[in-house]
Amino acid sequence: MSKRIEVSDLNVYYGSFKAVEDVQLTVEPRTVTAFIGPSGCGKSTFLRTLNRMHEVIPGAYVEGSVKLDGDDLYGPGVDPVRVRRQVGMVFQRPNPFPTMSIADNVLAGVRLNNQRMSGAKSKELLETSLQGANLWNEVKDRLDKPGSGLSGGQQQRLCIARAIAVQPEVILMDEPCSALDPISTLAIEDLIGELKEDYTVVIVTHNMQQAARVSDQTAFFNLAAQGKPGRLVEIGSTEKIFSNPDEKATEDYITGRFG
Ligand SMILES: Nc1ncnc2c1ncn2[C@@H]1O[C@H](COP(=O)(O)OP(=O)(O)OP(=O)(O)O)[C@@H](O)[C@H]1O
Repeated sequence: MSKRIEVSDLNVYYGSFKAVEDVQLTVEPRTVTAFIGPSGCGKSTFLRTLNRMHEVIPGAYVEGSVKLDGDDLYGPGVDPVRVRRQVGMVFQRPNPFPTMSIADNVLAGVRLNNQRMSGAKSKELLETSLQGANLWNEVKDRLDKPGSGLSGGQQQRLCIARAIAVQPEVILMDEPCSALDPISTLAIEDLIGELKEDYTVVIVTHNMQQAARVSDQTAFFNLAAQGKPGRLVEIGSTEKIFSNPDEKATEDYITGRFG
């Protein structure tokens, strides 16, 4: 299920503004990669290019390639909707559909993809997705209640269950814990550790301890100067980036000297 991501010569634009420049990186299957860096350096912009989500913004486009096990997501004729099925995304603020039940929220993506399923199959997928998001025990007796009635941390796990239900190969997370309390944050961090057994996981985080706790590999992004595009400064094992980075800018950021 899990796939390798290979990014080559990637530039990202919003109209004439180049937001991110010249990124090359590889993410191995069944690993967690964290993107860190100061505000505005393009972490979220770059993350969204990994499932073509930036294309929902008028005028946004990329140059370069993003390959999933060798298949270019930007190749001719590739359907962005199919890409987003393979590469799921979890956002900063939990965003369950407020009027839908817990069960319907989990199955919403699958239904959008027009996959017809028997009642028994739906039930099975509902349970395995909620189990996979460590939420089943907390909600199994109220599956028909609205998703909006859950706590923030539970809502975020519901969104993870919704992402898992479409059986993606990669899960992207854009600051998934920034709206959560410390206990819910730990629950999501534990879950990320479990998700990497089945998926390739990429997470944007402002929390350096979180990057150190959850990721195998860390990528540090930065701006060369105000108004210039963001760049990938350095990528390596999380242990190395946090203990012995090659670049001074990485060390300065990690040690809290800027950003
Ligand atoms: N929809 C958009 N239209 C135009 N410019 C945008 C858009 N979204 C982001 N940008 C610009 O692209 C650059 C990178 O922004 P982005 O949000 O990717 O950075 P970030 O590193 O994720 O920041 P943060 O850590 O604050 O979330 C910034 O200069 C930002 O103003």
